[in-house]
Formats: sequence, structure tokens, C-alpha cells
Amino acid sequence: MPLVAGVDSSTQSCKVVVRDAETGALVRQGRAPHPDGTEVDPQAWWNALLAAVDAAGGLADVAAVSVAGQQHGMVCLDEAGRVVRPALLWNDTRSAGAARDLIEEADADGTGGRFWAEATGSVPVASFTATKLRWLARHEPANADRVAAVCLPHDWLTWRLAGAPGLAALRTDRGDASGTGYWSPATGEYRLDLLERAFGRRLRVPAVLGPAEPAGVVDPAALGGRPSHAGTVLLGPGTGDNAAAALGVGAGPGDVVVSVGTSGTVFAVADAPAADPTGIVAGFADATGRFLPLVCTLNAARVLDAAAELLRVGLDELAELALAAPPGVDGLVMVPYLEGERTPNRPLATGAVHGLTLTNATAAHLARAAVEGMLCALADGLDALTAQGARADRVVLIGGGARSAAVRRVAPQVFGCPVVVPPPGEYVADGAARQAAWLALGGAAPPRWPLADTREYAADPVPAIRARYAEARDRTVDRPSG
Ligand SMILES: Nc1ncnc2c1ncn2[C@@H]1O[C@H](COP(=O)(O)OP(=O)(O)O)[C@@H](O)[C@H]1O
Ligand SMILES: O=C(CO)[C@@H](O)[C@H](O)COP(=O)(O)O
Repeated sequence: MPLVAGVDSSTQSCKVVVRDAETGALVRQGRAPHPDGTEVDPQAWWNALLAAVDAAGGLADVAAVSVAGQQHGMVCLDEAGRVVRPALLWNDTRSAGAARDLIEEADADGTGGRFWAEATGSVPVASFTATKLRWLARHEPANADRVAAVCLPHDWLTWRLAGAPGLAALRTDRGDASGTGYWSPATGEYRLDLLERAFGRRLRVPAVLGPAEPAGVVDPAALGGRPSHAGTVLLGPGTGDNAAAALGVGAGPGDVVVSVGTSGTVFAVADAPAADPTGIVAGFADATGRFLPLVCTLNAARVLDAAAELLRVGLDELAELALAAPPGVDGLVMVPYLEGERTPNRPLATGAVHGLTLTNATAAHLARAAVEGMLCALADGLDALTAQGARADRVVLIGGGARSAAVRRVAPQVFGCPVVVPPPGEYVADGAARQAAWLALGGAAPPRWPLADTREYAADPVPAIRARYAEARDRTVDRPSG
């Protein structure tokens, strides 16, 4: 029974699972926190990875390991492989102006969105790596001059596990490459002309591997003296966290996955690439050789964290409170743009509460307004995804926020379709482990791992919730600058 490991280096923490490669049975797991903030020294991710590996009982008995990670983050390396500056994360909005410039520069007659969607599958917003490179070139020229290579969080961690053997050894996969803004899911090729357009010159980028192509082997020295496997430990190509989650839950036709993590994401596996010129749906690639049209919001689980903090309750109590208020919250609406927003593209927006009255000024109403508002933003994403051709027979709900009983029960009312919730787990790390198992066992497809004990939540849709939300969303103003 070979064992494999999967890593999820996500925004808030690093999670490691060790599973049986053939059956998928969970053997052990561990986690370690990441620092707060939207720019992070990658060394903190490496330290957390080692701590999570230790908490998961080490890698001495695993045959292969794959790393999945938060998408888009800009990790810049100099010629010697040193990190040039802290990485700018997917939720750092300082490059919103750069995104706007890149779109405007693409075409004078206002069709820049179409240009980018056709070239890279997506229209750049501040999350995308290309916009961060433009920001760096314009705002930190001395740092920009030192950059020799750019890669993503999961690429860098995979490279560190391989012993950081020189820039030529950097590897990535289709899923994460598709979030850079300079790789085309449709052609499977880099668009280094677009990287040059963003940054002013070309940079070394990681080679893009196929779904089960090894990225190398783990360097025992990289693990800092921890016991290592007697044989070699294969390194998988890894992938972005959403592509890994699709693999982790085994998303099939008719499944739309909704992840309520730091980001809120709505995505499906597709046979053809997407190219949405409005930029609402990002046309990513998946981790099996197919495609992953995806909508991402900046505000998801942390909206619940903020509401709990505001009401001075824990997350379970917040859910109880929310479920004590009526659907539609007697007219109270929360527009949850606490970090600005990416979908819709409103980087300067702030959150707002609309419709406060003496009737609905209670803790329970506010708790439910937070849950409904966060889910309505995701429901807008679900509409956009189905408008692009995705079939939504059911929603598979995952991420830390899916642990909330209120999120699980309110979701079918807002989404208007049944919601399937797998047991609480680390589905991104599981997807990475399943990729590692694919490498370890070989074959044309990843091993079949059953998704046991899912629970279905059904409820009559309450269209008034979304109607009121849409009205409040469009009345929510941007933050004054300065
Ligand atoms: N019972 C719960 N109710 C609501 N939110 C929860 C609950 N448990 C965890 N969370 C939230 O889940 C989030 C972390 O989710 P996770 O999917 O691990 O995020 P990420 O992968 O982006 O780091 C945290 O913001 C945390 O507060
Ligand atoms: O930017 C995106 C997707 O485009 C985010 O989904 C990031 O990949 C961060 O993921 P989490 O840490 O929230 O899982």
C-alpha cells in the first residue's frame, strides 16, 4: 500500500494530508498557519509547509508528494534564486490600475477585454500575476531590475522541495499557469509577449508540465534533516488550489463546485476552454488536461469571521443566530465587499449594510445578512458560469465556510439548486494527494477515490433574497481614495 502526500499552501494556512494511493484512505494529516496580510515572504510558506509536514508525521514513508497552492501570487527570483521581495498575493488589489491599463493598452476601441480573453482565457484583474508584474515595474524599478524569474506559490514550494536546483528547474502545471495572464489554456503555450508587455522585458518562467508528469524528486537535504524515504520521493507538478479541489472532490459533469475559503470560488470542469470578454468568468485550465471556468470573489469565509467578531460570538453561534432569522432577513442586506471586490471588479468598494430598521436591528438578522450576502455574491458567479455553458445539476460545497450549518442550509435557498456537502475535510490537499497517487501508480487517469458520506441539502429557492441583494449591490459605493 504506497502512501502519497498532498499539500495545500492556501491563503490562511498550510495543510498536509497523507493518504493510501490506491484507496484514498486518510492515514494522517497536519496543518500550520500562514501570516496575515496580502504580501507575504515566501519563506513563511516554506516554514509552514515544514511544520505541517511534521504535524502530519513526516514524509519518510510516502512515494510521491504534490503541492497545490493559492493561485496568482507573484514570486520574483533573482539570478541566484533568491526571493526579490515579499510575494504579492491574489487578494492584493494594489495592481488594479495596472490591470485597467493593460486592458486599455490592448485595444484603443474598447475591446481590450476580448483581446485578453482570447489570448489567455481571462481578462486581467488585480489578482492576476501579469498585473502585479506591471505594478512592480512601475513602482519598484530597483526590485524589478533584479528579477530574473517569476513563478507562483506552488511552483516555488515544489522547487524548494526539489532542493532549489537553479532557475532552469522551475516547474508548474496548466492549472496554475492559466492564472498568470501570460499563458494560454487554449493553445497550451506561454504568451511571453504579454509578459513583456506587462513588465517591460521577458523573464524566465517555469516549464509547464502535463497532469501526471513528474517535476523531479524530493531532495532529502531540503527537509532539513527530517527522515526521508529510503527510495526516491516523486514530486508531482502540483496545481492551483481550485484545480486541486476539483480533483479532490472528483467533480463530474453537472457538478459546480463552490468553495467558501478566504476566496469564494465557483467552478466546473469543462471539455473546452472558456473566453469570457466581460472578465467575470476566468477561463482556467484544470489538473486533468481539461479546463476549469471559474468565478472568484475576494470576500467569503472572512465575511463570517468579521460578522462573528462584530457580534462577539463564535462561528457556531453565528450560524445558530443566522438560522434564527427569516429568509430575506426582513429586508436587511449586507453587501460583503470587505476587501474591495474582484467579481464584480470593484477593487475600491467597501462593504455596506442596507435596509436597517427597528425590526431587523438584531444580532440574528445581522448574522443572517452576512451569510446571505456572501452567498448572493457567489450565486451571481453561478449565473455567470451557467451562462458560459456550465451545467449546474447540483452544487458541491467545500472550504472552511462549508463547516457553517447556516451556510449549508441557506445555500440551496440562494443558489436555487440542491447543495451536496462532503464531510469537512481538506479537499485541495486531497486533490494534490490524488495527483501524487496518479504519479505513483501510473495510468491514463487518476485513481478512483470515493467521496463518502456526502449530505444533500435541499430547500425551496427564495428569489427575493437575490433581488434585494442585486439592488443593494448596485447602490454600494467605492471607498474614497487617499
Ligand atoms: N464552523 C465554521 N463556520 C464558518 N467558518 C468557518 C468555520 N470553520 C472554519 N471557518 C472559516 O474557514 C476559513 C478557512 O477556510 P479555508 O478553506 O481553510 O481557507 P483557505 O484555504 O483560503 O486558507 C476561515 O476564515 C475560518 O474562519
Ligand atoms: O484567486 C483565486 C482564484 O482565482 C483564489 O481562489 C486563490 O487561489 C486563493 O484561494 P484560497 O486561499 O481562498 O483557497
